[in-house]
Amino acid sequence: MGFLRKASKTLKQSNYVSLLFNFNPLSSRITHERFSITRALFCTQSRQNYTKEKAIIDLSQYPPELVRNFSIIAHVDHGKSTLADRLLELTGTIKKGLGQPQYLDKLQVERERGITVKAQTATMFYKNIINGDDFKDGKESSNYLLNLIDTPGHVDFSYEVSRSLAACQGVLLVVDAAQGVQAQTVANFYLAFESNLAIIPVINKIDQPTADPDRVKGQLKSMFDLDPSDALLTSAKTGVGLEHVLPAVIERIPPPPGKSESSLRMLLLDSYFDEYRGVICHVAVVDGALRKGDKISSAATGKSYEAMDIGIMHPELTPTGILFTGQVGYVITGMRTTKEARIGDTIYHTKSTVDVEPLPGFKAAKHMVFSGLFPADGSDFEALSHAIEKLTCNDASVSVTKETSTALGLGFRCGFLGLLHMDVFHQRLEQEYGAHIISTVPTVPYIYEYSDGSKLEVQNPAALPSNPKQRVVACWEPTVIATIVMPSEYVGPVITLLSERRGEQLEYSFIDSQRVFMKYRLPLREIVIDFYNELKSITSGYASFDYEDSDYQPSDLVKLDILLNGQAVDAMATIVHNSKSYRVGRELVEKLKKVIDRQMFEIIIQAAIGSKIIARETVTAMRKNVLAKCYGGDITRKKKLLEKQKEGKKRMKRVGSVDVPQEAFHELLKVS
Ligand SMILES: Nc1nc2c(ncn2[C@@H]2O[C@H](COP(=O)(O)OP(=O)(O)OP(=O)(O)O)[C@@H](O)[C@H]2O)c(=O)[nH]1
Repeated sequence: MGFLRKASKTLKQSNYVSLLFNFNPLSSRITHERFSITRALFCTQSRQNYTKEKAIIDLSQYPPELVRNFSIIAHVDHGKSTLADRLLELTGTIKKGLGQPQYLDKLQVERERGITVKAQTATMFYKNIINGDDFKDGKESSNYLLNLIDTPGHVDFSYEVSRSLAACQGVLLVVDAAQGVQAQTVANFYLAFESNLAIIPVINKIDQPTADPDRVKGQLKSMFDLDPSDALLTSAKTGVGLEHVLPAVIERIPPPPGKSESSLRMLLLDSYFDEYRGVICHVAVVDGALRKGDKISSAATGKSYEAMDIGIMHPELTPTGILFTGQVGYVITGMRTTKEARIGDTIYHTKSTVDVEPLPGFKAAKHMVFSGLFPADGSDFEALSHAIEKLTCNDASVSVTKETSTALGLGFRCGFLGLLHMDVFHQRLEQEYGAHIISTVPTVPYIYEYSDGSKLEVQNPAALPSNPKQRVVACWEPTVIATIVMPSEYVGPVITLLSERRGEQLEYSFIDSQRVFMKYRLPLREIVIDFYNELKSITSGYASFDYEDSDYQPSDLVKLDILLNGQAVDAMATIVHNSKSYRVGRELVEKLKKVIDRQMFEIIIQAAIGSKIIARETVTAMRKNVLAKCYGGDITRKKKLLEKQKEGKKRMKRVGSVDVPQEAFHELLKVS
């Protein structure tokens, strides 16, 4: 949660006004320079021609040695965004209290779930006052430009984290003083460690009654070999210890290493679409400088653009007209869609006289789950198509292809980074675009090899013939390496759960006397459906879990069809491991029996593998219609009942002759 989440939403508003009225020179160690910036802004504002005004912040005062780029990483809810807000307040970038969640105009989905979904950048100006004095030992304290990147904590969005780290030289590794090291602390530590970043441990929430900073220091030492004396103790809530954070950033994180005199090389970190300004690219200038009006080219697409507007996120879009080596900011180039802005791309000057070597870039985002999305009402297809197009403009990590289902009509097959990502996407479609959707059981991408030697990635079970055994010679399923951290008393039930889910233990160790750390290889399919809830429930919520994708492994897979009155429903087909097919088939038909209402005729629900029926349930026929309840001739009552029936019908999908309620598709999500 925090101010940074709001930034991308409010791009269309000028930040000048908010800067003006939120500025309080007494509230923090704000630099003289920023004060003059604000004064200049005031003059600009009063002349009411700020749109024509030249860039005001002079970034040339910040050579790389006065720049620090850092990220805040942590397990979910350990307080990253709250800490980010406090640092923005401390530097006068936002007014105290502005970062309070209730004030913010954030995405509804983030507010409701209390999670960060998108990494956000903010530039702060900070005067590193030496021991409270502007001068010490004849040395004047310096003004620094600090770029802070707040990252999401949930595993689905770890791609955002690794991308953010590419623009940083260091991180604040935030750990909750009561909860200690958790699964995502481990995952995020290794992301930073493998990228050779400086790591500053921050033990946060020390105000909590159950806080035990010494125990957490011990964990940091035993797990990561971090020196306990390096840990900063903070409470982002009460403000205790925050004064040590930015001085530590300046002292312990190295400046960006780029070469000012070299040709421009700029890393494209992220992009999003703004209705008024088009595509806004977040960039890190690695070498050289970028000026407004420069002609620039993309190494990935070869296309050229003009840098029409350049600036920093301070904390919203603030034009500066230039970005120098080591600085992080935004550029608007007139790109029409975010598809042109390839994340990880290298941007250079079109007329560069030397051959610019592209930067390493990033691994492409990997889609872990796929699911079909259909309009609840078939006539809403165009509206859904429009909503998906708009939403994917700001979430390029979703893949979309058209799909046709016999049962559900025209729709889309979408690929997501994980189940939470999928849920967030659905929720945003419904909340921001009013779309009513039916989604099919999420599936993972399997690989099938056919007798003719061809290999195919199968993202949709319906795409497989009902009896694939005839042609399939082998299949593989994706696996993940899962990290689980939990109190030692839960080890037994967790190991049982993991072996039921076909897991293979790779590592088992103690973090301290009470907490255990385990690594398992698991088939991705086994964690996609209801794994996390079950893990939480058997550990009373004390286990934390993270995973990274790993290799494919050979697997014995079968396609499980669901038949209603003898007709296979393509949108209900699923791929399961052979060893579980009978149990899953039985559970599916039982669930469907509970949610499919009795109709005027008998409904037979069957699960089948090829032509073999493995489970069956019957919904008996109903003898009366709704009006039969209506004795006498009360016309208003009759109308009411018919209306009610009509409403109910809207939430139904007709599959053959059977009306299937939307819940039926949701229920299928819960069978693993
Ligand atoms: N007691 C206490 N609560 C805190 C402190 N810092 C943050 N919190 C609370 O912890 C909860 C999670 O804080 P966030 O800042 O949203 O955590 P986060 O790590 O950004 O969460 P994600 O973005 O979902 O990963 C919120 O309710 C905060 O108010 C602290 O120092 N003390």
